[in-house]
Amino acid sequence: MSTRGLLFILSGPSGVGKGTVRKALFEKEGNELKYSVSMTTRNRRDGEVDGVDYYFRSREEFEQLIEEGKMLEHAEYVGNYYGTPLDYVNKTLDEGYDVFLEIEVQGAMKVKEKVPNGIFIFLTPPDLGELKARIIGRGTDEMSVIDERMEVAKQEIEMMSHYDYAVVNDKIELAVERIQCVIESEHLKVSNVLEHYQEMMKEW
Ligand SMILES: Nc1nc2c(ncn2[C@@H]2O[C@H](COP(=O)(O)OP(=O)(O)O)[C@@H](O)[C@H]2O)c(=O)[nH]1
Ligand SMILES: Nc1ncnc2c1ncn2[C@@H]1O[C@H](COP(=O)(O)OP(=O)(O)O)[C@@H](O)[C@H]1O
Repeated sequence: MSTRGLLFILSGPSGVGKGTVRKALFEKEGNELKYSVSMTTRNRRDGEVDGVDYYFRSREEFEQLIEEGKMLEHAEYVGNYYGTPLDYVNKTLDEGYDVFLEIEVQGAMKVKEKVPNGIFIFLTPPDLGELKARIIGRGTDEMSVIDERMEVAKQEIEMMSHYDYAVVNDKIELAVERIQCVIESEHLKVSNVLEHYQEMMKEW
């Protein structure tokens, strides 16, 4: 049996907790999801590891990969490129594993054009004041960048209507549980279950 895996896309405004929730999800036991490590041109932060947190590349290298069609999507965000390497996603889905992307909203909308049957999950803050507090609390941005991120965040929240699920990130553990529910229910959908049986019936 090797039915193609499902593609899950977690997105939402910067600072809402996408990275935090994704890491908590992947720390859970018995998780068969595969995380697609993104590529970026931004500077590596202390404690980040190349190939684990991101593939850190120069602008030239990144642009070369875009030109060669090696990115599923990419976006320019606060002056840096971020993108999803295509080969890993295709290979892993073909092997029958679910793949999980954690990307910002512009990139998610590009994935939606290319992979309409992807499952799009929008992570929302409990409210905008809490979103700003989280960005400030993270302590990685200058005040001018924080204002820019808040402006982008308001536009991004309006994009929620293009998503399949909205998950509020009030408490990390609750957000993780909600995402796990989404994953489980997607696997119970008749369209996904039927595909599995159709594969099996070919072999009988
Ligand atoms: N389009 C796109 N966005 C990404 C990708 N990887 C990460 N991002 C998003 O880029 C934004 C900036 O990421 P980063 O610099 O790590 O900052 P942080 O997530 O706000 O700490 C976040 O919203 C990430 O979710 C990717 O492969 N493609
Ligand atoms: N549920 C939560 N409650 C309180 N703080 C949170 C929660 N989720 C994330 N945070 C904090 O908010 C900040 C932004 O989280 P991060 O994962 O970097 O966001 P994103 O990846 O969406 O930009 C971090 O300091 C993180 O510890």
